[in-house]
Amino acid sequence: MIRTVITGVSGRMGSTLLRLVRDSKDLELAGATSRKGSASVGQDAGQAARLETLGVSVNDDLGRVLDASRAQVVIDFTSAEASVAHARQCAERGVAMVIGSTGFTPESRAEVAASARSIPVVLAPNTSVGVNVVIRMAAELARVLGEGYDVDVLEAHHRMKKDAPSGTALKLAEVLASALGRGQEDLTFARHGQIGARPKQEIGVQTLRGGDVVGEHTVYFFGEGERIELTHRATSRDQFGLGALRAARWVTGRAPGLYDMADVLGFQRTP
Ligand SMILES: NC(=O)C1=CN([C@@H]2O[C@H](COP(=O)(O)OP(=O)(O)OC[C@H]3O[C@@H](n4cnc5c(N)ncnc54)[C@H](OP(=O)(O)O)[C@@H]3O)[C@@H](O)[C@H]2O)C=CC1
Ligand SMILES: O=C(O)C1=N[C@H](C(=O)O)C[C@H](O)C1
Repeated sequence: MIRTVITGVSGRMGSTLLRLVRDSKDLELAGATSRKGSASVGQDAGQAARLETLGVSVNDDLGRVLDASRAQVVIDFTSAEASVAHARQCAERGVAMVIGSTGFTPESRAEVAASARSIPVVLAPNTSVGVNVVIRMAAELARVLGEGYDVDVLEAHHRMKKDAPSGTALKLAEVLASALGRGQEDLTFARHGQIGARPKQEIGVQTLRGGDVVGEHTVYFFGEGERIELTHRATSRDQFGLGALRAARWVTGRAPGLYDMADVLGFQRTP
């Protein structure tokens, strides 16, 4: 059994992960954390995640949990800021990680990369296998279609999501830019006012927020006389969670390094 710690257990993803670990045959719950000051600290993790009692209490200090639990892997879907701190604590103790948090700046991503010099870390803005297949297909479509198409990415998420655009939309935009030989400077995150004709190189990234949308991403290739749309719609968080468990099995015992879902799934990296 792989001894697994889940952070942020009362969150939307934390509670999903807790249920999936409870139901898995090869991962066991070794510890659970919540943010300092959260009402769930000290509660049973199952109660914090609106499940039955699981016999593991929620702590607000990941370092202590790791010291006490002989954990092998931490699955962390909290926030970019919290994940940077968690990665440091895991690196100090040699514990592998799967990070699903989004909203990283180049600087905070570099901090995770620094921790990944001493432990293996899978950092993935989307752990659903389906989405990662779509990312791969988007890159392939961009390469085959080439310059004759205007490319935009549209994402929609629930009203509570804190970051925009989604980490997945950013990943899609980066992959598309790389496939088309373009750079960060070609990404456009909003259009408003007298914007004039669309620059040929532009890749637009647009955001919708509302209701309980779990997560939707569409890549548009607008051509002359045709349009290709590549869409992924998540209708449950379980696919994110199941992909994260798959990443946890894969990363446990690996050599230190910063990995992504392409590595877990055996795809060639893009970009
Ligand atoms: N990679 C993927 O496939 C997916 C990624 N995500 C990403 O995962 C993250 C979480 O999403 P979601 O579950 O919807 O968000 P939630 O806000 O529902 O959950 C986040 C949880 O983390 C807790 N938390 C914050 N800081 C800490 C800390 N230092 N230690 C322990 N717990 C902490 C929060 O506590 P409190 O509420 O008290 O602040 C909250 O319970 C987001 O960045 C989101 O974009 C989401 C879905 C899929
Ligand atoms: O916050 C969410 O909910 C999600 N976040 C991820 C992202 O930012 O890409 C992945 C998923 O679509 C759900």
